[in-house]
Amino acid sequence: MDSLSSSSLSPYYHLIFTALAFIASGLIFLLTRQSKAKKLNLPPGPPGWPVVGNLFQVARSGKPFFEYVRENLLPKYGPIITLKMGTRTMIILSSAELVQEALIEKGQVFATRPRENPTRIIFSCNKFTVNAALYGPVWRSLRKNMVQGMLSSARLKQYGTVRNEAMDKLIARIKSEADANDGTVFVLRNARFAVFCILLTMSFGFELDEKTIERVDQMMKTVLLVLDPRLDDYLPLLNPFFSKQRKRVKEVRNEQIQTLVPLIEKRRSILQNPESYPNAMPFSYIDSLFDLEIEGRKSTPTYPEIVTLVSEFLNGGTDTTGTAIEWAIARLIENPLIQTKLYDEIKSTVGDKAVEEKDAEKMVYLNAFVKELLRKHPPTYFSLTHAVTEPAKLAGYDIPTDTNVEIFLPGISEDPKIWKDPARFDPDRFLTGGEEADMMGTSGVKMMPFGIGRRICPGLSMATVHVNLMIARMVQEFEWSGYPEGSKVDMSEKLEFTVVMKTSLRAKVKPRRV
Ligand code: HEM
Repeated sequence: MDSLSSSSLSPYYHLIFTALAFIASGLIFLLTRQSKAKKLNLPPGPPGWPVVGNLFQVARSGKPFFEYVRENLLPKYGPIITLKMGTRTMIILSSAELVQEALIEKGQVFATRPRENPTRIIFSCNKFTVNAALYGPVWRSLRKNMVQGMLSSARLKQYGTVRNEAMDKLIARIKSEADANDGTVFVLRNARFAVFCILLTMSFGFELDEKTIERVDQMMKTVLLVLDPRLDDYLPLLNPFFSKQRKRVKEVRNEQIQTLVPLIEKRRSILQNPESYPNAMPFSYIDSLFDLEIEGRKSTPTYPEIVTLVSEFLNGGTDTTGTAIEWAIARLIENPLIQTKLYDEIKSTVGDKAVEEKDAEKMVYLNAFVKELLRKHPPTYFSLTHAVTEPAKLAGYDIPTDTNVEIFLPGISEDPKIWKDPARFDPDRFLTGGEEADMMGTSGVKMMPFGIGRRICPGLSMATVHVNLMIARMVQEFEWSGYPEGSKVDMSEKLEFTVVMKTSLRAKVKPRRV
């Protein structure tokens, strides 16, 4: 999810701020007070700033953006607020009613994306990705291609063996890491690696060796780092101070192209000469890109465009899924009773054979656990940034075009008006507790870890399969407990690309079958 709002304003900026903040904030103050925003009926912001809060206040708080919003803004100003982030205006929504009005009732108007910063323009090939494309025919074609080419249930089914093999490898990796480390393992990196392997095979249609996987993974992490928002994205007048960073962006983009093009070429040669590589899959995401249709016409994307589209596929599902698994194991360690219930369900459903996806689908407790997991720990706290296609109204307020519309997901999934005891982690709320939630938002908005409406995550079904299957296999094979033994799990959060655990979860595992 490469959203502007899903990255933190890292403490690194503090140094620059001490030198530039006063000039910048003075300028912003003058600009925002006189801006046309004043004439508009915009939602409220912090006191002293009649219409808006600003970038300076967020940075000065020293908090990650999501924490500032949750702790400083929402309790004071309610579910719709405006921030002036330098030259950008940001409107944050955090209630089910507002999101229902924006993404469902006025879905078409709120379905586009905002202007991108120059770094994102480079990496998205000028908005040539599903997530960044403006609402319109190009977006429709790219999205249709991703769904039909790779994410439809028929396509997904054909990758079942790849998923099962990845699960076997995950279990073997955990075993060997535990053997070498006194029974302990780091959860996030193992889960991330497993899902990344699946997505790589789906992207290229052949299995990559471990060294190449590590290299691609490293490169993708570097890309995410340079995509982190910079001060000059909000205050372009500071541009001259960031020439080194701009040079770095170009270097990383080249590195990304050089790493992925050989894999794209290998797939092309497999397609031309299938018998040379009998183990290759009959189709892959790349194949659909060689044969892309835009607005009903055949188009031949360039290599940089293919690199961009395949990177989107890899990025979309890796950290999001890995993060969900890390929080899942943390919750199981914290609640041994839940872990026992889950294990009992697995045992009674499959006996001694390894859990498969069709088994996981039938497990009601597992499904309730995953739903509760995504309610309490949506991997990204903000949905991707939306924008309006034309000036619009929301709850009576004006929403101008070229404004970033952000949706703060925990505002909804932890709303006490919607949920009983929302802070409590309790899968039974969906079983005996009589609560219900529909993640697609069809029967009302109560939680939306995948977004809702026209821009809902196209990877939802696959991601749910990955999360369910991985948790089921990890619990079937191991009993999970805290490390050091008897210690409480530190549930504090940290914003990386997703909201991960502040102290990366290291857990003790005991194989259940020897
Ligand atoms: C647990 C895993 C995942 C979570 C929590 C998640 C969450 C999200 C969210 C919140 C959005 C933004 C929706 C909006 O703009 O309103 C999104 C969009 C998107 N996701 Fe996911 N996602 C996950 C997995 C995946 C996977 C596996 C893929 C593909 C391989 C994927 C591809 C995308 C794409 C392409 C978009 C942009 C859709 C558009 O703009 O039309 N995601 N996802």
